[in-house]
Formats: sequence, structure tokens, C-alpha cells
Amino acid sequence: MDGLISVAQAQALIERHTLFSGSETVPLALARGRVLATTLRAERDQPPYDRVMMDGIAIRASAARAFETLGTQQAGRPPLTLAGETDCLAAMTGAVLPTGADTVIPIERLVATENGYRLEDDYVFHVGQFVHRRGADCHRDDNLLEPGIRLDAPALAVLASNGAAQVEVARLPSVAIISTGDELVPVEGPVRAWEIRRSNEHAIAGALAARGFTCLEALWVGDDMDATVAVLERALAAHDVLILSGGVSMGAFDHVPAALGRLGVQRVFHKIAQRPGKPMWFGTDVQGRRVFALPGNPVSALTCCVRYVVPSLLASLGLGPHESGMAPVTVRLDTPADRIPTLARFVPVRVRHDASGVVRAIPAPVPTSGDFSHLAATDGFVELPPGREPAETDMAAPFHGW
Ligand SMILES: Nc1nc2c(c(=O)[nH]1)N[C@H]1C(S)=C(S)[C@@H](COP(=O)(O)OP(=O)(O)OC[C@H]3O[C@@H](n4cnc5c(N)ncnc54)[C@H](O)[C@@H]3O)O[C@H]1N2
Ligand code: MOO
Repeated sequence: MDGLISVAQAQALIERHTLFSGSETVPLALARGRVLATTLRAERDQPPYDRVMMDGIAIRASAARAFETLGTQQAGRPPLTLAGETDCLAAMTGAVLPTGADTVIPIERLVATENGYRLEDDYVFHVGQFVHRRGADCHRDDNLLEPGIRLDAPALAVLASNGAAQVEVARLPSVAIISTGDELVPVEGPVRAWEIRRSNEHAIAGALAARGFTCLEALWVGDDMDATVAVLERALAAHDVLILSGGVSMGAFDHVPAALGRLGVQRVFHKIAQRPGKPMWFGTDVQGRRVFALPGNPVSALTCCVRYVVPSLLASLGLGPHESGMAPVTVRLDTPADRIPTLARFVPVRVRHDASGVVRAIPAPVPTSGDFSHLAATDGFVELPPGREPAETDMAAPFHGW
């Protein structure tokens, strides 16, 4: 179709203009959910010493089956020394293995004697049992975490156990979410019959916050060229990324592309062969700031945000392809869905796992891209390529969650 680029072309153009956001150092407690920007090397061998794995006694393995207890090896204490093969030390899980010991017998396989323990009659042990050897998990200076991973629970534990009190993470891009339109009024306060409450900024902020983007400022500007230029100029000075909604189609008051042009934001593309969201505009300026001007209709704005803005923001954190959730999940259609011959179609769906583990998408189309009251019952949308024939039941399609 004339002047329209495909979904894949739009994605590739955005990727080409996506820069790494840079890094910052934060305390470990603030690194949760952030993306690592450096390599973490092991501070020391893990375990750092031969470690007792069961509460019981530590012995030096021999034919002896009865032992005199010389003392107790507690966790957090330096190693005691085992004198002979008929001696033992009571040893606690997590303690260092006493010098001279090589084997641990769990307490439940022991019978107490006057001055120590004997093994249960039928108990057979293996030399070296219940000892976790120093360095069995990792060695000092091993690479444990690579840049570009999301700091989830296991990664945070690894950082902590290696003394990383301060962590170098990708800086979160600062994002302005700008609603445009005279008809828009705030959530709170009165609303007249011809007015609309601003919802796009909350939907967009929700999609971003769910992915860890929290440096967000919401702005509004009416349908006035000079005011639009002024607000966009301030937003460009303060933020890395601008997400606008509304004002990008053909209306007499759709000032956004012209205002951005005046401020030196170069258009990379305008309009994508898709529904909803066809009028989307994307541009950048010489400092590498990205401007996503999304169509105002709420379903269009949110769909474009999830399909294009979210992957670009994730990529700017340096997330690897398998870490980012950027690769969409493939699902199978549960019922047929109409397609459009010349446009890709994004169809809201609910998803469920069937008994065989296949994720099935149940189409739940909305009446128009302005009707979103029932969108909350959906989980995301599937992406159907242009086509004359309906997409049949069981057809595989990429799914993007809200
Ligand atoms: N002559 C043409 N008209 C339109 C075309 C076209 O190709 N030729 N495209 C249509 C399509 S498709 C869309 S989508 C819309 C996009 O228009 P705009 O981006 O200029 O958006 P607005 O006109 O400002 O608003 C559209 C609609 O959305 C409501 N809206 C806007 N912002 C918000 C918000 N923050 N929260 C809630 N609702 C919002 C607004 O009130 C309008 O109802 O253009 C078609 N027209
Ligand atoms: O393509 Mo517009 O984004 O449907 O209403």
C-alpha cells in the first residue's frame, strides 16, 4: 500500500535508532528487576571451604564404627582438628569440615553412647559423604553473571554472595508520556458531555511500569501548535524518550508531526500497514532521543506501545534477546479470526494453556480502536499477517501480552 511500511520494517527502523541508555551504580537493594551492565566475577571459591551438609558427626573414614566426641564444630567458627579414627566432632550443617575429617554421618543414623556415638548396625556409609567440597559450585574469578541479564531473585542472591553491595546497572531511560487533544480532561474532577477522560497515559504507564520502567512523567497539551511546540521542547530537554498519543492523523488540529519537525526531530517513518495503529509516527533527533507518536485511539495507542515502544525501551537497557521478553510467544488460535488483505491485524485475545501445554489464543476483538471498555478482559493481542483468507483455528501467531 502506498506510503505504508510493514510491521517488520517499522520494527527494524526503530531497532536501528535504539541506543544503549548508559549505566549507573546503585545499592544492591535498588538493583532488583534492573538489568546488569557489567560482568560479575566470583569473589572466591564457592563453597569457600569444604562444607558439612548434614547435622551429625564429622569423622575420618576407617573401619571404626564407634567414636568419642571431642567437641562441636559450629557454623561460623574456624575449623577444629580431629585427632584420630575413633574420634569425632559433632558437626552442624554449613560448618567448615574439621581438619583431619573427610566424612559426615547424619545424626539419625547414630546411636548415642556414654562418651560419643556408634553407627547404626546396618548403616553403610561412603567416604566423603555429605561434604560439599570447596570450589564445587564455582571458582574464584569465574564469570558468574554477564551484562544484559535481568536481575531476578537468583541473580540477586549471586550478587549478594559475591560482595556486590553496589551494582552497575543499565540506566532507565527517562520517558515523557504526552497526551494531546482539547477534548481530554484529567481522571479526577468533572467531565462534560463532549469531553473524554485521559486514559492513554495510564495505560501506557502501566505497560511500561510492568516492564520495570518507572522514570515516567505524564504531560498534556491541547490542540494548539505553539503550545504543542512549547511542551514538546520542554519534554525533549528533560527526557530520553517521548511517547505521544493523539494528533498524528489527518485532522486540522493534528499538529504533532509538524511541531516535532520544528524542534529538529526527524521523521523516520509515518504510517504502518496495520490495524489498529496505522497512523503511528516515529522520529529521532541528533542527540538520539526517540519520539513515538502513537495514534490517539486507546486500543491503537496501547497496541503500538506494546508492539514497538516496549521492545525499543528494553533493547536500550542492553537486554539480551532471551532475557528481555522481546521475542513474542507463539500461540495457536482457538477460533478463526478475520484478516485484512493489505494490513497486518492486531487482534485482542485471551490466552489459556490447553491440556497438552499448548497456549491457545481466544480472539476477543473490540468494536473499534476507540472502544476499550472490554479490553481489560484480554491478556494481549496476536499479530496476523495481511491476507485474504481468515486465519484458521490452530494457526500459529505471535502473541504480545499487555
Ligand atoms: N482522514 C483520516 N482520518 C483519520 C485517519 C486517516 O487515516 N484519515 N486515521 C484514523 C485512525 S486509524 C486513527 S487511529 C485516528 C488517530 O488519530 P490521532 O492520532 O490524530 O488521534 P486523535 O484524533 O487526537 O484522537 C483519536 C481518538 O482517541 C481519543 N484519545 C486521544 N488521546 C486520548 C487519551 N489520552 N485518552 C483517551 N482517549 C484519547 C480521542 O478523544 C479520539 O476519540 O485517526 C483516524 N482518523
Ligand atoms: O488504525 Mo486506527 O489506529 O484504528 O483507529
